[in-house]
Amino acid sequence: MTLPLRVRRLAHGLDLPLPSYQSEEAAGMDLLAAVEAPLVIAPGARALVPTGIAIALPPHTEAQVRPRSGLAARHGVTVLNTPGTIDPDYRGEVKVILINLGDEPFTVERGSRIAQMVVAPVARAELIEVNELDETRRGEGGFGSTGHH
Ligand SMILES: O=c1ccn([C@H]2C[C@H](O)[C@@H](COP(=O)(O)OP(=O)(O)OP(=O)(O)O)O2)c(=O)[nH]1
Ligand SMILES: [Mg+2]
Repeated sequence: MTLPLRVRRLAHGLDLPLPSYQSEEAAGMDLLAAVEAPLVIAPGARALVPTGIAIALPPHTEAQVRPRSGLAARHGVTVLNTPGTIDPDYRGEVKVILINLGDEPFTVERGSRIAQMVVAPVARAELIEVNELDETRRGEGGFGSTGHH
């Protein structure tokens, strides 16, 4: 499924390429850092990183901001609020909250690929309050309830 996604390059990102899928069937498009200058994230620190774009998602969709496994495995850098949620009615700049869980400072260069964005359909729920829920075989079992003898 391919959806049209309107994107606006913001003033501080006009010279950067748009995010793009890096392989034929990539699920996420890589987001670029629109930092004006290299940004150093100290071990244990976090940063709100601009991407230089704003988007208008179609109704009933969201965009999830997810970490890149390469940054996580090599540098311990991940997305703090993963998966970040971009609402379809949000028109502000897409930003990425990176956290450095590694033991070395991590430098975010302008135009570097810091995270990926996955567009997904979303169901909204209408709450119907009831006194009893229908019974199931699982019932209230959870948190490792299966697999015991
Ligand atoms: O990683 C993220 C997460 C969110 N947002 C933007 C888009 C989203 O639509 C908006 C609000 O996000 P969220 O609902 O997660 O944050 P909140 O703390 O609940 O803020 P708000 O009260 O504005 O909803 O912030 C980003 O740019 N990046
Ligand atoms: Mg919110």
